[in-house]
Amino acid sequence: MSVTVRVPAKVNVQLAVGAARPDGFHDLANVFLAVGLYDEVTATPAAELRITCEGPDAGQVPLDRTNLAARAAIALAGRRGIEPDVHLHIAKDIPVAGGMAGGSADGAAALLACDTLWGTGASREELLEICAELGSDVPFSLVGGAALGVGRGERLTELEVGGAFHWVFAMAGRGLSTPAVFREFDRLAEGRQIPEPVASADLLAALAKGDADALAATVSNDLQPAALSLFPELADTLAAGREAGALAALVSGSGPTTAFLVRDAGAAEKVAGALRVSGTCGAVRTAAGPVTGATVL
Ligand SMILES: C[C@](O)(CO)[C@H](O)COP(=O)(O)OP(=O)(O)OC[C@H]1O[C@@H](n2ccc(N)nc2=O)[C@H](O)[C@@H]1O
Ligand SMILES: Nc1ncnc2c1ncn2[C@@H]1O[C@H](COP(=O)(O)OP(=O)(O)OP(=O)(O)O)[C@@H](O)[C@H]1O
Repeated sequence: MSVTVRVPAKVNVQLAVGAARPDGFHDLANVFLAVGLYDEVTATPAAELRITCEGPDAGQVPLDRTNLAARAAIALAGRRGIEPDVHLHIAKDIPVAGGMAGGSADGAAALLACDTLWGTGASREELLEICAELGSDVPFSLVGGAALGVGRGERLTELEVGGAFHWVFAMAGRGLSTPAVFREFDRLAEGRQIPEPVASADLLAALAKGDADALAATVSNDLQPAALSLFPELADTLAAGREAGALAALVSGSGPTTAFLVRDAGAAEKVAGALRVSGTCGAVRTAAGPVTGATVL
């Protein structure tokens, strides 16, 4: 018997970042939108914990116990006093180290798959608690849809969304490390007073209305200057998408994937085509959101 869980990527439509906390993390006002690019994690009983991965970026995914899917299985098994004897196979379509919560998605998916396979009957609250231990983005990968994350981004309030938003995502030739981008944010912030991060009321209203123009006018990412500082070529990708008619262009989370908000599926194909021939990026994908979070198939 096997259990397969499908789990989406995310884009941050607002990422407001506060000053570094004593524990090294940053308080955030993090508005997440789950978009239709998916990984699938299949859990099958096995003699011992084993991770395998397939997909275009599979070579960059660790197959040891540092993999977030493995850590999720170990965390759940540890709470029940059982051995995490499971084979977790990851069919990976979310870019690795792209700022789209790929590893976080696999952690949430593996947790749900193991809970189902082992019949551990964890409550939603317990699953969310384990997710928060695994990483700041992991709870949102479980929940999906749209949500405001505060604290490290792990304390979620689900948000109403009035319609589908269409996106184009441009992958970069290399990854960016999330801690390195936060460190660069701190370096650029030296000597400046960093305001408390707050969600934009106009942005939440745009989401609730399903109004792409209003959302385009309000999207923001405080990590973008840091990502551009570490990866200056991303400015060319952003410019190429804007020139092709994107309503808004921004770095997704800690980058280096760039995200382009467009009016509809037709505009997505047009902007994607222009980005593909621009020579400023790697693979280009289109996806819409919100979509549901981790789901047992
Ligand atoms: C950039 C985002 O993807 C936006 O959604 C997240 O804030 C990052 O979430 P994540 O990858 O799940 O991050 P975690 O695994 O929790 O933390 C990785 C590292 O990112 C930095 N980090 C992360 C979240 C946060 N609120 N403040 C931070 O400073 C810390 O250096 C931390 O050691
Ligand atoms: N299941 C996994 N899939 C991909 N990377 C993983 C996984 N588990 C651990 N990692 C490690 O995490 C690093 C970050 O990869 P990931 O794809 O999660 O980045 P990301 O999408 O930028 O994350 P986020 O948006 O949550 O900051 C990788 O370089 C890899 O070493």
